[in-house]
Amino acid sequence: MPIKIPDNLPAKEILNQENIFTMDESVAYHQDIRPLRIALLNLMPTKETTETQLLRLIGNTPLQVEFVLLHPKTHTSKNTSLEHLDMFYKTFDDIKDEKLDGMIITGAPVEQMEFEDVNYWEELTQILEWSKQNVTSTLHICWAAQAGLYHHFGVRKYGLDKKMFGVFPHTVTVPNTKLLRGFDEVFNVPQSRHTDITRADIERCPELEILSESEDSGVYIVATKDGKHIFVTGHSEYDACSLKWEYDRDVAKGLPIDIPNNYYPNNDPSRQPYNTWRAHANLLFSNWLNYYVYQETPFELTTHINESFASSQL
Ligand SMILES: CC(=O)SCCNC(=O)CCNC(=O)[C@H](O)C(C)(C)COP(=O)(O)OP(=O)(O)OC[C@H]1O[C@@H](n2cnc3c(N)ncnc32)[C@H](O)[C@@H]1OP(=O)(O)O
Ligand SMILES: N[C@@H](CCO)C(=O)O
Repeated sequence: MPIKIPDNLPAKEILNQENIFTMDESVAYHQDIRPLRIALLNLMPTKETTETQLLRLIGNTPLQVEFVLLHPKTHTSKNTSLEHLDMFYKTFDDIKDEKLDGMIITGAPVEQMEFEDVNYWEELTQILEWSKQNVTSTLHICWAAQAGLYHHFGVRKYGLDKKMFGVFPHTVTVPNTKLLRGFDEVFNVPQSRHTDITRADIERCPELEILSESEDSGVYIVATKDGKHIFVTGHSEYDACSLKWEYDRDVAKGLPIDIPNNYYPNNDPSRQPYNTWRAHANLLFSNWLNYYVYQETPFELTTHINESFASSQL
C-alpha cells in the first residue's frame, strides 16, 4: 500500500529514490476507492486446488477483491465436474464486453504439446488479444507464461532433457523493481516443467524485461516495460506438498523422475517437505495487486485502459 505522508517530509525523496511508493496528502484526499475486479482463467485440471492456492495469495491484501472464475468453453474438462464449473465459473463470452482490473492465467499440463495443438488455443489467443485493451495487468503463470510470450512476442519454448523439478534459489535482476519490492537478495521458488524459455530470445524483444532469474533454473519473471503483462515461469503459488504429490504420481506411473531438488529434508522423500517460498509468494502477489493493478487501474473501469495506463517505471 502507498504510504500517505506530509507533502514536504524529507524522507519522501529518499523513499522515492528507492522506488518506495509514497502518496502526498493532497493526492490521498482525492483518491477514489472501489473493489478490484480480478479474473482467474483456470486452465489446470486440478481446478479446486488451484483456486484455493491463488485465493490464499490474492486474499492477503487489505484491498477488496471481486474474484471472477473463468474456464475455457472450448475444452471439456475431464477432472473437474460440470456441476462445479456451472456453479462457480463463467466463460470468456460472459465477460468479453466488460473490463477487468487484473487477470491471472494459470499453468496447464500441456507444455509438451505444440501451442496450436492445445484444444482451447484459439479461444486462449482471443482472450490474450482482448486482455491488451480490457485488462489493466495480466499475470501469466508457468505454461500460460510461455503461451503469452509466444502469442504476444513470438518467444519460443524449448524441451528440456530433464524436467526442471524442485525448489531453486532465484535473484532479482533489476534493482528496485516494484514487483519484487521487499524480496530478499536470494529467494526460493518451486519449478516444475519440461520446457524452458531463454534469456537470448527475450532480449531480442525491446518491450520485455527480465526481472528475476536463477543460475540453476533460468528465467523466472519477465514483464513488459509498462507492467501490463507479467510472465512467471515458476509456481510460487504451490503448497508445501504440491511437488511431493507430482513426484509420487510420476514414480507410481514409472516415469523417469528425479527427487525434487532442494525440497525434502536431507533429500529424503520419506520426510515431510518444508515450504521455503511462501513469504515471497505473498509478496509477489501483493506487489502485483498494489503496484500493477490498484495503482494503475482507472476508477471508472469503462475508461479505455490504455489511455489511463500511466507510463509506470517498473
Ligand atoms: C508446466 C505447467 O504449467 S505445470 C501445471 C500443470 N500441472 C498439473 O496440472 C499438475 C496436476 N495435474 C496432474 O497431475 C494430471 O494432469 C492429472 C492427474 C490431473 C490428470 O492426468 P492424466 O489422467 O494423465 O491426464 P488427462 O487425460 O486427465 O488430462 C490431463 C489434462 O491435460 C490437459 N489436456 C490434455 N490434452 C489436452 C489437449 N489436447 N488440449 C488441451 N488440454 C489438454 C487437460 O487440462 C486435462 O485435464 P482436464 O480435462 O481436467 O482439464
Ligand atoms: N507441474 C507439472 C508439469 C507438467 O506440465 C506436473 O508435474 O504436473
